[in-house]
Amino acid sequence: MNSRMILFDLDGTLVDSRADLTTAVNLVRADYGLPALPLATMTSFVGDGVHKLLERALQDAAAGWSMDVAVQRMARHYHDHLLDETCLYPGVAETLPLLARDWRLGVVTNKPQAAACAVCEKLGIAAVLAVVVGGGRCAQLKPRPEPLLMALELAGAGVEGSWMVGDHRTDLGAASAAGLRACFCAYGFGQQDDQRADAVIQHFAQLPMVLREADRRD
Ligand SMILES: O=C(O)COP(=O)(O)O
Repeated sequence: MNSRMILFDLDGTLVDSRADLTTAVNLVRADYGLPALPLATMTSFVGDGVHKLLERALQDAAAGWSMDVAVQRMARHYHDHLLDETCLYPGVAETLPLLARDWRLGVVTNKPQAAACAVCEKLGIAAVLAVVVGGGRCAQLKPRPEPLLMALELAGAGVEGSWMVGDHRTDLGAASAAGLRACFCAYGFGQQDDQRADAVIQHFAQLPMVLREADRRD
């Protein structure tokens, strides 16, 4: 068994989901009688899971709103608009099967599990993934290391030589906490902040070469 693994973040790394997340959260805002927010504002709220997303996006809601109700509303609206505009980033469809020849592949996302699995399935990448760990499958979210360690364990892979590939400080922070190497995707919509990365890619198709170069350096 190949014990090395590449764990991918989903939003901003494999898929551009900004528009549909914005649509769904704006429908939640409409449920509370609030006006729509622009895509750039909404995008800046994404990355720390659905609770944080709603907390940030409903700051101007009347006091007393229930997080549980808002999460249910979000799940329904996002389900209805999951793939209106969401698509794989350029190079993802072609490059994942190439990487799957030498690596176990998995997704570790702060997106809720059901939505993450549906996106992977419907965009045709589920078959190359050994595991998907989304919000709720593991009790902790990135930047905690637990979801990454859970994915490795479920896939029978080890920390040694494995990578986390993502566009957000939470991905890099989780990689560092779990002891994985980290590749930052500069084309995504997250922020690196002060988190260090072992490699940076501007386009997904650069990943195989970047990983080979890192192997040669080791
Ligand atoms: O839904 C989120 O909060 C972010 O999801 P991600 O971890 O795939 O970027």
